[in-house]
Amino acid sequence: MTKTLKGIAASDGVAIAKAYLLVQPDLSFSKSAISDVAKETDRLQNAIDKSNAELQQIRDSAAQSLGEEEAQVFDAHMMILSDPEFTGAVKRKITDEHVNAESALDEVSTTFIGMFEAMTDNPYMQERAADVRDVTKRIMAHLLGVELSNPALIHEEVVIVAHDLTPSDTAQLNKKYVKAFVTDIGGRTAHSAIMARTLEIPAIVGAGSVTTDIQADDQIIVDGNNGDIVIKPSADEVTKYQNLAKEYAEQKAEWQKLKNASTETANGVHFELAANIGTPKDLDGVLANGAEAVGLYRTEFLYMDSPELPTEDDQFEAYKAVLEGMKGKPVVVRTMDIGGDKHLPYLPLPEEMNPFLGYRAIRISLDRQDIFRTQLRALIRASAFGQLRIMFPMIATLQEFRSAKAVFEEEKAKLVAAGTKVGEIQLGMMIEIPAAAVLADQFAKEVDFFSIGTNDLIQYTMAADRGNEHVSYLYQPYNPSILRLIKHVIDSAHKEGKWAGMCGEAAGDPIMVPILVGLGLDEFSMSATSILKVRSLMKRLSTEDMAKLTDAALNVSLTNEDNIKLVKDNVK
Ligand SMILES: C=C(OP(=O)(O)O)C(=O)O
Ligand SMILES: [Mg+2]
Repeated sequence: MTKTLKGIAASDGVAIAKAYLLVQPDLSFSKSAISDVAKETDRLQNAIDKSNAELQQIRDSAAQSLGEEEAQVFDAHMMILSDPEFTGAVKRKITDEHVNAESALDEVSTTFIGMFEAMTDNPYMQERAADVRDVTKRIMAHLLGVELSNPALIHEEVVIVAHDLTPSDTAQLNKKYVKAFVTDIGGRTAHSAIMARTLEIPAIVGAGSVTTDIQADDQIIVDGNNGDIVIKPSADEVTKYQNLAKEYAEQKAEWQKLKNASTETANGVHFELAANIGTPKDLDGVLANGAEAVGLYRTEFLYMDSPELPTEDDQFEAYKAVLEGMKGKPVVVRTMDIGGDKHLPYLPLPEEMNPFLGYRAIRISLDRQDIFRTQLRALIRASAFGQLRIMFPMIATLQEFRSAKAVFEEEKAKLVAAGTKVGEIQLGMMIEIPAAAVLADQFAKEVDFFSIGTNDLIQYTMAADRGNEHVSYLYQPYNPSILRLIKHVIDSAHKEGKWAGMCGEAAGDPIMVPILVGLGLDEFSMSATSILKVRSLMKRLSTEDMAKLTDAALNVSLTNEDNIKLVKDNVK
């Protein structure tokens, strides 16, 4: 029987393929006494052998589809499996204490994890805790006879169905086979949704019950343009959506004609359209979509894709690749924004009640200056290869910006003294905390530029979690309160002769773009896949008309909905 679900449309496009359920199996067990020790150790060995064979396969497959670097994490897992200290300890526990393999494995791995995590003076060993956790999960699954999902092993066209996707899950997806994804929870600005737009695959998030309503291998249709998920479609529905997919492809081909065009409004005013990227690999999409700059390089993915802290040289190579790839066009690199929903397996962070209000981004960088200085040095060295702009995430106070800038100046001075070639670097900040937006006039005297991060600015201003579908009604980009903050930021920058950009998802939103044109935003940075659509929209706008519309949006409208209607009525 066909069933249709509705979710939040998170990335455009239409896909039809069979479902791949990416769900965590139940790995619970009970402790029991055993009498046949030989049989139990055999059972353990069998699970270890199976895990080993599976890891070898995953490793080969990951190396082929994702690259050697991504595959290395699985080498670390295999090393643990062949480490007699670890597996020997589990066997000894079974033999000495006559307990079942599951509980012996659990107790030994808990001890090892605790031991590694306690090695605070040796980050390399600390990082091994995450590996032990992963390997234990795999052996446990084989002991219990349940299957772990292994997205790196997918070799046919699928739609991923998950409760939620973490940024690192998303990083493992191979676009060649993964045609779309749908999740139970999440909002349009969750990082998995942003990643889907970068990968140019349709996605629907916050659909409520996909993991229960969809079975593995069910055929499903994902319409990322309007949020519809059709489970087990009829032949007629398949034809209908195939036609929609064709129409969408034709629309894209039309936009593609604007690839080398300048971004100009109907009355000839130019705006800069930039792209957001997560890795140097995303540059292909940036160039294919005719971006005029990179407006946000989220460097945390460099840290998340690596089994340990990336070295200065590794980082230098990545930054240089992006700067060279952009051939002298501006590249805004944001320093590491870890914390919130972005974790590093090798950098254990404290458990927090409110991680989005906690230890994250610049707060970590200023505290862990070893990590911060390494990143800044890599960036400063790379500045010789293009037009680099550095910005700091989650700045709340002037003191934070000044401290970050001071660390930057120190590292730059050291490199210059050592004879390193350094290019001209602009230093800016994200405006994503209301306190900084309100004081933008003060900040504007000290920065070279602002980039407004609406994803966080909206969630903090409205006190509504950006990824929580239960409060998504409060996530209101066009609420006059948000628009007034944005106006103040842009006006403050201009008063001091600085430029203001936006790299939150609102910068590529067809309702927001006319308002931002009216407010005089200088740079719009968005998923590369939105660029040509926005270029086409801007051609139809006049800055004078949009300034009038924006005046009404700020001063007459009372609600988010008023402003949606205002734009829809005035922009055709
Ligand atoms: C661009 C932003 O940063 P991120 O989405 O990475 O938090 C933002 O908050 O708008
Ligand atoms: Mg942010």
